[in-house]
Formats: sequence, C-alpha cells, structure tokens
Amino acid sequence: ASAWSNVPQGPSDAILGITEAFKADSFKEKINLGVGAYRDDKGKPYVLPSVRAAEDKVVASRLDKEYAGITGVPTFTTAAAELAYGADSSAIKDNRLVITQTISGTGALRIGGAFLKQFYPGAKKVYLPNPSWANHKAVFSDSGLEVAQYRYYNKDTIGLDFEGLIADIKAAPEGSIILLHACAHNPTGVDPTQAQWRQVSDVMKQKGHFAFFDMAYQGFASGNADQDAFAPRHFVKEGHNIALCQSFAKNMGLYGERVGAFSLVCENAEEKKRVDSQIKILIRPFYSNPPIHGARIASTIMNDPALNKQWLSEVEGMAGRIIEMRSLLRTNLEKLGSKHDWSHITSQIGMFAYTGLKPEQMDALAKEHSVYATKDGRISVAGITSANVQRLAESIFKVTG
Ligand SMILES: Cc1ncc(COP(=O)(O)O)c(CN[C@@](C)(CC(=O)O)C(=O)O)c1O
Repeated sequence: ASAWSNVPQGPSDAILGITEAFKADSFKEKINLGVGAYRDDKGKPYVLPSVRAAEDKVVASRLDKEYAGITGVPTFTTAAAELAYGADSSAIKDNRLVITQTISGTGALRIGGAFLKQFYPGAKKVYLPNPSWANHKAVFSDSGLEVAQYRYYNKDTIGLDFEGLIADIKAAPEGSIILLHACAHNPTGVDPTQAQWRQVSDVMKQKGHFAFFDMAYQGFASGNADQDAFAPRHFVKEGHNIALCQSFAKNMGLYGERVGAFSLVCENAEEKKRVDSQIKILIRPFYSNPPIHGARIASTIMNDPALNKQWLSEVEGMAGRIIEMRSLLRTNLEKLGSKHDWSHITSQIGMFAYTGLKPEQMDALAKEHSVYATKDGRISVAGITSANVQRLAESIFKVTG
C-alpha cells in the first residue's frame, strides 16, 4: 500500500473554497463576495498606483538578492512600527518594541502564537471573539495553544454584544490571553466604539489579561490609518504591553507578496533584547528569513513622504468605495420594498458586511442566483460594484422575502 493510503480527504477552506465554486459557475453575471480581497468598481483586482511607483523604484535600484536577516527588511519593520504605534509612542521612544517582518498577517499570528506557547507565563489558552476570522482557531491551535471564545456578536441586533464581551472577559481567569481585532472585525464588520475600547482596556488591566491585537485592515476600515489604530495605541498608552499583528495585504493590496509584521511591546530595552533574541531563534527553523520584494515596496512607500501621502489617499479611496457600496446595497434593498432592517449594512465597517442571512439562504444565493459568499452570511463588500449592486439586492430580496 502507498505511504499515504491513510491520508483522509479534507474539507475545502471555508473562505478560499468559495472562489473555487465561483470559478466553476459559467453564468456571466455571477458575483463573488467570498474572499476579502479588494476589487475596483469594474470588479477587477486593484494594484495601488503608489505600489506600482514604489515597485518601479525598487526594480530600478537594482538591489541585490541577499538574505534580509531573520527579522526581515529593517527599513520596513521600522516604518511598520511607526505606522501602527505612531512615531511618538513610548514603545518606540523607549526602545522597548520587538518587531519582526512576517509572512503577512497569518505569519504574524502564527509567530505570536508560537512565542506565547513557549514563553507566556499564564495559561497557554487564547480567547477569540465569537465569531472570528475563520483561520484564527487553526493558527492558534497549531501553535499549541488552547482556544476559547468570548461573546462578541449579538445576532438579534446584528451588532456588538458588549455586555457579553465584558462579562466573558471579566470571567476569564486572571492573566488570560485575549485576541482583539484592532479594527474592521472579520466577519461581522462590527467594531467597539472608542468609549467601549476604553472600558475593555480598563477591565483587561484589572484582570491582568494579555492583549493580542490582530490589525489586518489599518487604514482600510475608516480610511484613516491613525483612527484605525486607536485601540492598540490606547492600550499601549494605558500601560498594556501588547502583541500586535500587521498585514499589508489589504491596505497596500500586497496580498500575494505576503507582507506583514509581528511586534511585542516590552517593559524596557533590556527585556526587548532578550525577547528579540528568542523571536529570532523561533523564526530561524520555521522559514529562516522572509521574502524581500514586497517588504521593499512597502518600505519605499512608508519612508518616502510623497509616496506615503499618495498611498494614504489611495487607502482612503478604497475605504470610500466600500462605504459607497454599503449605502447603495442598503438603498437598493429598501427600494425593492424589503421589510427587513438593513441598517447594519451601512453601520458596519471594513471589508465585510455580516448580513444576518442563514446558511440555507446563502446556499440559495449561490445555487439560484450565482451570488457566492461564505455560509456565515458574511459578504465581502469589495465584490459589490455599481454594475452588480442592483442584481445583488434583488437576489438578497428574493431569498429573504
Ligand atoms: C482578521 C484577519 N487577520 C489576518 C488575516 C490574514 O491575512 P494575510 O495573511 O493575507 O495578511 C485576514 C485575511 N482574511 C481574508 C481577507 C483572507 C483570508 O481569509 O485569508 C478573508 O477573506 O477573511 C484577516 O481577515
């Protein structure tokens, strides 16, 4: 018998599998609302002009292809830290920030999970919001951490279950690891207000909990990078030594270049030195060192004031188109005479709208209307265009009555 006769057939990925089903559909007006990748109003992938310009500079500079070192391109990580924490952050000024380039946001989460598994002094258990990004559970359990949940979403109001969130965080044992989406919560698109973030910070300080931020959409949520980083920056100001995962997949459109960073705020420069040495020891046998091209593009943008300004306006433009598609979908549903309240579609933020549709309704959307999205009712708003929004509204209207 072959060596692999005992290998079972696994399920297709909840998110990436949607695109496979979409590709298999021959209907010319099919709509893909599955994977959270930005599309322009023609439904095409969008390479930001600032990224093209930066890439031209990188190529023109004829750099060598040497290893960047275990923690990646230094001019990238320095700039990524400033983007996330703000140049005036004490974490940066007091030289107590450990940061490494990672294989995009997923890689940051995995390095973070592995580091916590090895060194976290408390229970090796991470609390995820319910619901959370479909891949979080596997990333952390594969890191060797136990995974638990805290209430996050109220399906009746299609909004934040803030009371449940606070109650569960208070109930978690002292010193628990809490994963927090910094902005544009995936899949619900529902974020705490700044006042609610302040309360979460206070409760977590009282309980000695560890804040592990996943910031995969900085700038892409509100269109303002500083505003989207409010939560992690507030926590650092309040004295939390946080962990932070950054992705440049969405806000720079560097999806396939796999550009990200993982950072840990330490007590002081001496602790930073020790932690940095262990992060390097952890990464070396994992993939040794990261790819340089995407990081060089991101570094070129963030370190060139003109390109950085251009990039931030392009991010604002992407966020703006998402916000416009949200209101178009809502008004089209209301124009059709739908009796449901669709206000959550415009009150939610970021790449996704959590429609509240049930799995069987999502199945009907795919089978009867060639509209593809994940079973949990999440739709990637980036897949909506001014050309398909009417048909999308009609399809949703038909399956929801
Ligand atoms: C909250 C969150 N964290 C991390 C990542 C990882 O992104 P990266 O590794 O590409 O940087 C995603 C991407 N989630 C997408 C957009 C794509 C995916 O599932 O991989 C999604 O459709 O949910 C995410 O939504």
